[in-house]
Amino acid sequence: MSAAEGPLVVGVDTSTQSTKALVVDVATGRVVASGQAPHTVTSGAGRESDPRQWWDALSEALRQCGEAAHEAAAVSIGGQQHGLVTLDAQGDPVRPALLWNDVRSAPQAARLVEELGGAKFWAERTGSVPAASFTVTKWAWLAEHEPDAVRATRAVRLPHDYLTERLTGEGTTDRGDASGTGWWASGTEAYDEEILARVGLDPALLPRVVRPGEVAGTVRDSDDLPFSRGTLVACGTGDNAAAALGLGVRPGTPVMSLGTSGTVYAVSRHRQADPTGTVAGFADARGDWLPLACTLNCTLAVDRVAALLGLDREAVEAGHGVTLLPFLDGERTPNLPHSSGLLHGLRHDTTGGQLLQAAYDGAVYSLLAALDLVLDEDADPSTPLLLIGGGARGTAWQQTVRRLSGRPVQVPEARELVALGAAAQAAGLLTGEDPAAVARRWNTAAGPVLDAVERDEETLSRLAGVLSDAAPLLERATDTD
Ligand SMILES: Nc1ncnc2c1ncn2[C@@H]1O[C@H](COP(=O)(O)OP(=O)(O)O)[C@@H](O)[C@H]1O
Ligand SMILES: O=C(CO)[C@@H](O)[C@H](O)COP(=O)(O)O
Repeated sequence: MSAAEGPLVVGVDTSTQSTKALVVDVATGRVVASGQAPHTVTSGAGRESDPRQWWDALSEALRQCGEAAHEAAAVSIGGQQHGLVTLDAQGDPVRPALLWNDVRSAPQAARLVEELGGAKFWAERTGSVPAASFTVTKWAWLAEHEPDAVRATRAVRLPHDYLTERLTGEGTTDRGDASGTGWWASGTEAYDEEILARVGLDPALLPRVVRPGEVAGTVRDSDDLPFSRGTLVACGTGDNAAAALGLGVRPGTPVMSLGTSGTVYAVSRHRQADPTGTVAGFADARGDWLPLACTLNCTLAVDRVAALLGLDREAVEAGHGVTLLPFLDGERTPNLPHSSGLLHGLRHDTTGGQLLQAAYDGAVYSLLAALDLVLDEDADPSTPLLLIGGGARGTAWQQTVRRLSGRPVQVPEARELVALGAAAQAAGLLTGEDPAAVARRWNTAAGPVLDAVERDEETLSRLAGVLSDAAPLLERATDTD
């Protein structure tokens, strides 16, 4: 491998299932080294992870990067959104983090929306109507179920803030990730004291919101990390905002990410406020906005269906009539936190491959239903949809998105767009460039474009019909809950 042309930066993605680190050459965007280490997520009633494991995974991923990480001049961390990290006076976790896909706080979400002004109030104040994923609902859940943990908490952080703070010693966050808490007012771009008071959270426990382009700090202690003391640390951001940076997208280009979560989003110059709650009006990491819809059931749910059928994930077969709503973890879009998976239209001649295809269709349907809602009205429908995340590597995912969207689909060759976005953010600190411009210079979105095919309206309307007809069942919890 040839020597780097420019300084090196490290970009990190601390996502639900693993931490990935890339060492990137600022001059060319070439990935000089990479590393990855897994996380453990609980599988019982909730979804929790120990933040200390994220730190260990970061250390391991950086160790795999070798000497190159040690040479980095700047680092930035992107991470799974919304997770509630509670720290004690020593900076240690009071309890495991409550993750974005933990739906136990659904009753608190419904209560907060109802008691504090209704859906329109929340959408206008924070950009989003909080569902169980949002941090504010998790804090309310903790206050109700574990008041001792709340009393012991001296700092509240998001996943990416936790790791950034362990590097710098300073409690910081950014507007992108702050916008997913439910206690950040999108109109004033400040913490919302009324909402915080409502849930009994002292604003002094929250991190400082660092401005785009501002340095969050420097690496304080590199004893157990391959960074030099004084390495610049960028503010980082939520994983979807980081991927938007990593692709260098401009308004009008839709992105779909297929990972643990399914997301669909676009950059917009306009602040969003959708009172239906389908679109979350997040901020991006630059100063624009990132309207986004998110599902809880994506690659893991489809892989689970394939495993139950004893099939490879690519062993799909075309076929009509069978519908599978793969809501194995409850669902957020549509907002059905107590739902479970639902199968309809099974016949003697239905094959396993058709069932598997139905799971893909069901997973992609809600994301595509939100596609036009996240795009500005003047967006050109012939602009390719950028498909990213682990699932984007799969042919069955690519073909399902193509068939159900009717749009051209572009699959970037770069694999880790979140970590690349974080790297672009770190590079921007060094060069003074806009991180999205850095990513465009690195040509990160380059990849094959799959031509548009005719949209499969029959499947889309069948899915819409089953979803609507099954509403009472999907709103109900099962006996095992
Ligand atoms: N070649 C592939 N085809 C289809 N799915 C894949 C492939 N490789 C990885 N995946 C899926 O990608 C998922 C991980 O995606 P990733 O975006 O890394 O998740 P996250 O960021 O949520 O941790 C896994 O659940 C796996 O099912
Ligand atoms: O909750 C959301 C977005 O609102 C999720 O997209 C999380 O940010 C988790 O992301 P992955 O780990 O699936 O990438």
